[in-house]
Amino acid sequence: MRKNCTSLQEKLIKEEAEKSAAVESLVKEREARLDIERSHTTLSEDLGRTEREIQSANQKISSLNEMYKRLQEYITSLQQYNGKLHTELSSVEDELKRVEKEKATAAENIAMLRGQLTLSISSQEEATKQKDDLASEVYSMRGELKQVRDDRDCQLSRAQTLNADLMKLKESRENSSIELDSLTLKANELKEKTSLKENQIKALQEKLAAAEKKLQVTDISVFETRTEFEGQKKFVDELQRRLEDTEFKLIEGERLRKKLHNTILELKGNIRVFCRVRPLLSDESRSTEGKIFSYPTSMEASGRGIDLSQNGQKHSFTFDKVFIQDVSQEEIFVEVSQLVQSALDGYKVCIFAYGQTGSGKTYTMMGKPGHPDEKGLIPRSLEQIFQTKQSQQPQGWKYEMQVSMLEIYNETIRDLLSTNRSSYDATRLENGTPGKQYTIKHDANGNTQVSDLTVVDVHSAKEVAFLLNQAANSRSVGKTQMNEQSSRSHFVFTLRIYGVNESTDQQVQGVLNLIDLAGSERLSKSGSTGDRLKETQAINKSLSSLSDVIFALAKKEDHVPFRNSKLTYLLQPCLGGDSKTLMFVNISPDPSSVGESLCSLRFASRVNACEIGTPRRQTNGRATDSRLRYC
Ligand SMILES: Nc1ncnc2c1ncn2[C@@H]1O[C@H](COP(=O)(O)OP(=O)(O)OP(=O)(O)O)[C@@H](O)[C@H]1O
Repeated sequence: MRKNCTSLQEKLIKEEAEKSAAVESLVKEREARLDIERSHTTLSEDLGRTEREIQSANQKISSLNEMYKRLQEYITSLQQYNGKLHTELSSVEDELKRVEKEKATAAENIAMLRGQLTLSISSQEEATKQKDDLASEVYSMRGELKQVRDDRDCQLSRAQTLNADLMKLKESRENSSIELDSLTLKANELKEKTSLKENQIKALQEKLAAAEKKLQVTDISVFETRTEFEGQKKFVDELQRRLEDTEFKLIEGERLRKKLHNTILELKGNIRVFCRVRPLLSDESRSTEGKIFSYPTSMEASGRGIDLSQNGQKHSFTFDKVFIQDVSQEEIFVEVSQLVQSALDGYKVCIFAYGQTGSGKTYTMMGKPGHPDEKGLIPRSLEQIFQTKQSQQPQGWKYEMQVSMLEIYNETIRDLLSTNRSSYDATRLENGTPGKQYTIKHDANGNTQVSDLTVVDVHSAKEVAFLLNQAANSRSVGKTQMNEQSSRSHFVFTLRIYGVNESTDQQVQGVLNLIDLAGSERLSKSGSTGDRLKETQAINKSLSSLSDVIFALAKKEDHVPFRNSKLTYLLQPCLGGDSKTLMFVNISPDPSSVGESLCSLRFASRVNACEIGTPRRQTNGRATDSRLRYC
């Protein structure tokens, strides 16, 4: 609006300027007319012309007057217009003021409206929130409504069930009322009984009071007895402790006695002899008169003596140990375990079983096949050796072990671990030509070598068990009248042990020889013919050579005929050297074998008396060829 007013004002100013310019020009024109009149006067000559000019000038003036009039009118109209404009301007200004006022009012109104708007926005938010709340309330109420409806349905069905129950209860109430009547009758009866019982209880309570009094008196006497008992118990405990002490000392004493006994024997250099009498077999005579053995019970001979009765004559023998029929394989091994152990300590150990055929040599050395509980001395020794090998590892001991197994059959050495033995030797024997020739040699240290014999490195008892099985299958075994499975050869198992202790730099070299000799037998009794006869003769010859050697040793003769048989030559270091030697003399309890038993016991007695020198521990360095050595 103000802008319009300003432009109007400018327009008016411009028009006024134009008017004043027109006025000025009119003034000038009048002056010019005056000039012309003056010149009219002065210029009379040119009057005619001038008159014309005047006429024209008059004409012009009249036109100018007209123009002036028009201008005057125009100016008047302009002035009117100007006044009108002034009026309009003032009215515009009034309008402007009014508008300003209105604007201020409007601004106030806007501020007010803004406040109202803010208020209404917040109230709108509030309303939205309320709406949301209401919506969620409605939602939950709907859920509740549904729940209520479900409950109602449930209640309805329950009401129906309850109604049904109610009906049943009504029925049972009727029944119960009948029962109640009968129960009331019973209750009355019980009341009567109760009063009776109450009377009884009273009587019992009186008795109880009397008993309690008695109990108090008894308590006092029990306390006294208990005190006395505790005193006695302490005394018994003390006695028990002393008894245990004494028993321990006794066991220790027994152990010491055994140790000293062993030491004495070792110092004496004797071959130790254990006698084992096997139980009667199922097919042997069990008659009482057949009992040919008895065992002395005197302190001196207990466990060491055996008496044999033949034709009313008693023959007494004493050995290092006598095992009667029911002694188990385990108990036997307990007695030899220390000896086996000493092979690991660097000793030469030799254990051999001697006895007539069927007396239990193979059972003692190998055990009963397929009966682990009855395994013999050889498998048990190997288990112990490998266990000890393991347990000595933490102390720095490392052992290498080698096994070889041979048999002496008909004075011929046969390698039981040779892989091609069966075909090779069998063919030769069938052809009547000798098999592979193995030669026995002893060196200055008493070590024995058998040339070309198979030696196997072993690392576990299992490996050895496998080899033993292999050897058992290769062994010469046959059926005789005396034994279903008779060993027809001498079996020699050798375990060579080389031990070194890295922390102490100690070295030991031990040998364990375990020998199952072929059984002695009388030709008349065995009834052998053909090959069996030849075998029996060879067996008896080598055993008789063994007997000759023992005789010579016992008599301390200068010449001992070790070379008379392969067996005695092989056993030379065990019988005449520095080894720890133990002989089992196996005896059959069968009365029909009494003659052979007597021979065996006599032979064993002589063996027991043989001195073979002090056992020597081999602790020197490893021999150049440590393989293939015996005793
Ligand atoms: N202590 C024992 N307990 C139970 N049975 C035994 C005992 N000793 C031996 N036998 C049994 O007696 C029989 C003969 O034993 P074994 O074969 O060991 O005798 P052997 O002396 O080796 O005979 P051979 O010299 O003929 O080979 C076997 O059936 C064996 O099982």
